This record gives sequence, C-alpha cells and structure tokens, in this order.
Amino acid sequence: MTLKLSTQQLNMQHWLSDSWLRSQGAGLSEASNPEEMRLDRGALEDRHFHHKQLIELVQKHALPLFSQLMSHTKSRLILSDSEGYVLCHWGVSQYSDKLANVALDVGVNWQEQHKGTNAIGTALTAQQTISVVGEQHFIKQHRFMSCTASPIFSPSGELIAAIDITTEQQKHTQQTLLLVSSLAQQVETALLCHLPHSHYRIDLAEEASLIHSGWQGIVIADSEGKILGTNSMAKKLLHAPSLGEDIGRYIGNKWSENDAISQHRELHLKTQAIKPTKPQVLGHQVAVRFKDPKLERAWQQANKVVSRCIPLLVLGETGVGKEQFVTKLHSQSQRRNQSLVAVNCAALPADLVESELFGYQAGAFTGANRNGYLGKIRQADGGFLFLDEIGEMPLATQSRLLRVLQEKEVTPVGSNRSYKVDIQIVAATHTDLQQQVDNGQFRLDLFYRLNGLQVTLPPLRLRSDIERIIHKLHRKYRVREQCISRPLLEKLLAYQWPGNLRELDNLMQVVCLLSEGEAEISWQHLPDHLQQTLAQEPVDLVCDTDLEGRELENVVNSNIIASYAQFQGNVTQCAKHLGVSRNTLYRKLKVLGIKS
Ligand SMILES: Nc1ncnc2c1ncn2[C@@H]1O[C@H](COP(=O)(O)OP(=O)(O)OP(=O)(O)O)[C@@H](O)[C@H]1O
Repeated sequence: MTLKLSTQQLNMQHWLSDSWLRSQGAGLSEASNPEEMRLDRGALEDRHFHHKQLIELVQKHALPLFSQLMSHTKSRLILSDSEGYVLCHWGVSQYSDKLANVALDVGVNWQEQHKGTNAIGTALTAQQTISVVGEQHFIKQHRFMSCTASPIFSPSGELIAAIDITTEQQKHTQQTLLLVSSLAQQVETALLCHLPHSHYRIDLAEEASLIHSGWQGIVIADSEGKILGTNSMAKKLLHAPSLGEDIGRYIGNKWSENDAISQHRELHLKTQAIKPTKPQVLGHQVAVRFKDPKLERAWQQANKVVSRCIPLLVLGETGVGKEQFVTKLHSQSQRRNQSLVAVNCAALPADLVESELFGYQAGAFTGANRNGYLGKIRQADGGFLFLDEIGEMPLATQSRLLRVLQEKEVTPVGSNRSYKVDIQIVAATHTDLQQQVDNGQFRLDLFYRLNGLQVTLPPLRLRSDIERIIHKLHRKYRVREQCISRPLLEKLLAYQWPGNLRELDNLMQVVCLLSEGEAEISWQHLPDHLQQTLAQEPVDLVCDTDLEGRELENVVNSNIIASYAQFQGNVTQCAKHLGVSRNTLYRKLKVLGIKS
C-alpha cells in the first residue's frame, strides 16, 4: 500500500510524521472516530491489581504537584499501562465528561494503532516525552485537546506505564513538557526507593545546589552498602556502576557517616536511611477470584499456607496455568514487595544447577564471574523461590536442596561460609512425583519437605468456566467487536485441549489474526491444521503400549525434530509453533537425545 503525504505532513517534525504514517498504516481514517478497545470489569480489576503499587506512587508523588499547578485549569492527569490501557485519571470532573465522549476513559486502549497519533500512544511507541497539541492529533474528534505524556520505566529499565496531562487549552509549552517529565521522574524515583531490601538512598550531584533539585543522581543500596538500583543520572555520574557492587568502590568509604552533604572527588553526596517498606498484611479471607470451584478451592488453600511459610506443591497438566497461579499468589501474599525468583529446573544445564541455585564464591571455578554470584536462593531471600518442573531436578542437587530447606541456609559453591535465608518455597510439576519417588528418581525426604500442601489445578477440559475462558481469550486478541459462531463454540467446548490454556491462547491469537475485520469467527477462519485437530475424535494420549500409540508418538517425535530444525534450535520459537511449553519441549528434546 502506498501512503500519500499531505503538505501538512511534510512540514511536520519527524516523530510526528512517523506517527501519522503509523496511524494511516493501521487503517485509521482522520475523519472517523475509531472503534474503541475497552477492557471489561474483570480485566480492568486485574490490571488495577497488578499496578497497585504504581497507582499508589502516582497518587503520592505526582498527583499533589499536578493538583497544585493545574487545578485551576480544565485538565486531567492520566496514567496508562505499557499497553496503552488507561488505568486511572484525576482532575476536573467536568472535563472528564468531555473526555469520556472521545473515550479517554478508564479501561480504554490509547495505543497509536487504535487511536492514531496521541500523546499516550505516541510516547509509549517513541519511548520519550511527547506533546500532541490540538491539530497534531490524527483523529479529527481528538483535536479539541492537547496532551503531553512521558513514559515511565521500572528500576530495571522496563517500560511499565505512561503518565499524561491532557488539557483543553491549545498550548502545551516547554514547561508542560518539563512538568510531565518531572512527574515521570518522581514516580521512577519512588519505584527505586521501594526496591526490596533498600536501606540507603544516596543522592549525588556535581554541584551541591543540585542535590535537592529533582535532577540529581540517586543510588539505592542495601544495609551492607551493595548497590540495588540507580536512576539514569547516577548511571551517568558513576559511569554505569554494576548492581550488587559495593557503593564504596564508586564514592569512597565515608558515604554512610553523616547526613550532611559530603564530597568525594568531584561529586557532592548526601546519604539518607530509608525506612524498609512494610509489606501490607492482607486479611485472612482472600476474595474469590476463580469461577471454577476446584480452582477456587486450590487458590484459597494455597493462600493460607503461603501466609504461614509452609512449602507448596502445585500440580497440573502442562499449560494449565501453574506459573501464572504462583505469580498471582506471590502478588497477593505478605511477601509481594520482595522478589519472586523462578527457576526452571528442566532448563538448567546439569553441571550448572548447583552454582545457579546456591551461588558461588569469587574465583570458585574457571569461567566463573570474578565477582562471584549470589545464586537464585539468596536472590529470593525474603520472597518466593519458585521451583518449576521440580521433577526434572538431578538427584545430586536434590540432596543439597533438601539441606537448604531443612537448615534454611545456603553455602555457595567454593565457599565454607553459609548464609541464612528466609524463603517461601513453591514447587510445580506436571509429572507424578509420587511415581518418581517409587521409581527412585526423586528423593522421598525431599518430596515430603516440598509437599507441605499439594494443590492440583484442573485441566481446561474439566473446568466449569471453560466457555467464559474461551470468550476471555477471544477478547484478549480480537481487534474490534466480534463474536464466536455457535457451531465453532460447540467444537471448542467439546475439544480435549491437551495443551490446556496455552493451546487455547495460541489458537485464539491465530484465529483473531485470520479473521480481522469479520463480525464473527467461525470454522472457516481456522487454518487447516487447527480444523483437523478440532475435528479429531478425542485421542487417548497416554496409550504408549499399543501400536496406535507408538505410531502417534513417532509422528509427534518427527514433528518435533522437524520443527526444531526449522527454527534452527530456537526452543522458544519452536515451542510456540508446536503449541507446547518450553519445559515440555526441553523434556522431549532430552528424551530424543537432541539436548543434554
Ligand atoms: N488464568 C489464565 N487465563 C488465561 N490464560 C492463561 C491463564 N493462565 C495461563 N494462561 C495461558 O496459558 C499459558 C501457560 O500458562 P503457564 O505457563 O502458567 O502454565 P504451566 O501450567 O506453568 O505450564 P507448564 O507446566 O507447561 O510449564 C500462558 O502463557 C497463558 O497464555
């Protein structure tokens, strides 16, 4: 498709003309109000829950300044997540009604591909602070407003949100741009100060007068002075310091001595002790979140044991959502402000398992990092250690893990010192661990240690809310309003779903893409291989003793080998193509002798 540029576009700045081109490329037209992508209540609640800390920090660190400077104007402060969904807005309510007319409203998606050039969507795409004033909006109906938005990055540099000021006045000056950048910066600093284990905040600047300016460098360190995080100015001033390093290496050893401004070479420093953030204690009864009674029961029980630090074992077929279940559990637990460290026991190379888990001393072995490595268990101190695919752990490592669980301390490889740890252990597997114990592949004592409580997540085919999930995943991927034809829905409900939620998720993604622009998805939108799969009578996938079973296995194996070759050994791409998890693929490749 060739796109014609108007004279107006030719005179535009680059970022703006690029954005208009993207808007046209997405099939939008200036004259018509685009259809909106709006989250339903449940999905919006999930996003609010996920971004609870961010929303609280915006209210505490950005809203007061916005209110003070802008409360007399018709303006709104808007927070969106990294996918462009509006999470919250604050400000003059009368103006809010007007914005609601163009769907600048909570739960609506403002990414460029849905709304054309606009500050939120364009700032998220360009990853920089951007003002889109009146006529610069791609869609005509949006041109009554002027907006400035800035992206917000997490302490690890990941794009997590955008903050925006929208006004009715047709002028956004350099000051508005500075204000919004500074609001984003305040929120990023607050996120930095809330890092788990943060104990000291050290402000740095080349001029003493800049120490409190809002543009100073900031380093967050733990109680031993190890660097946990820095803002971008500190990265610049200290020439990209490494996380985990002693801060004294960069600013001398006097940094923690007093709270007056001191000096180290050209830098002025000020250290403050940060009060550790207390995890909020949740009530005993955790709100019902799952419609399926078996899943809901598993959820309620799991919540109870993790509040008491009892080990939890999560069982269930591949793709039933064990990992997501554990992530939700962590985010609702008393340990949610501390890390959730996941270890995929199936993907760890056998000879590195121990150093990955227990860490190693500096210079412990050839090829090791010269500074040593903390190891996953100590990284999880205070939080959750999630041992995924625990059934794949080598026997030798099992005995060392058992020691950690019993004594609650870790001895790094090559060291004779041990370190106390406080971790919530959650392990997951799709295998029958009891069977593995009986076969001598899994230690009985470790099984008992991990098995404080066992919960089993039901397979998709047995869930009472399967229809709701089908619609939910359809909504996740459809681009416009669209429904599922009854005959197709019947097929989806009758299918066995051996790959569970992962298989359904992949299917919906493909079908939504192939049916873009259609009001209804039906059988004909399914690619051939999916039509064949869904048309099949349910097959008993565990009948490996009879001929039919072996033939089926041979077909599956050749398919895996061919796909692995097609994706040149890229496990992630290959697993996606086959509709199985990376863990399952790793396991299969091991069995086939393709991967060690
Ligand atoms: N509650 C849910 N709603 C919708 N989709 C989900 C849900 N939970 C998981 N999924 C989808 O299923 C996929 C698999 O989820 P997850 O990795 O948690 O499963 P798993 O049981 O840990 O799988 P495996 O045992 O193969 O590692 C996810 O990538 C997601 O697309």
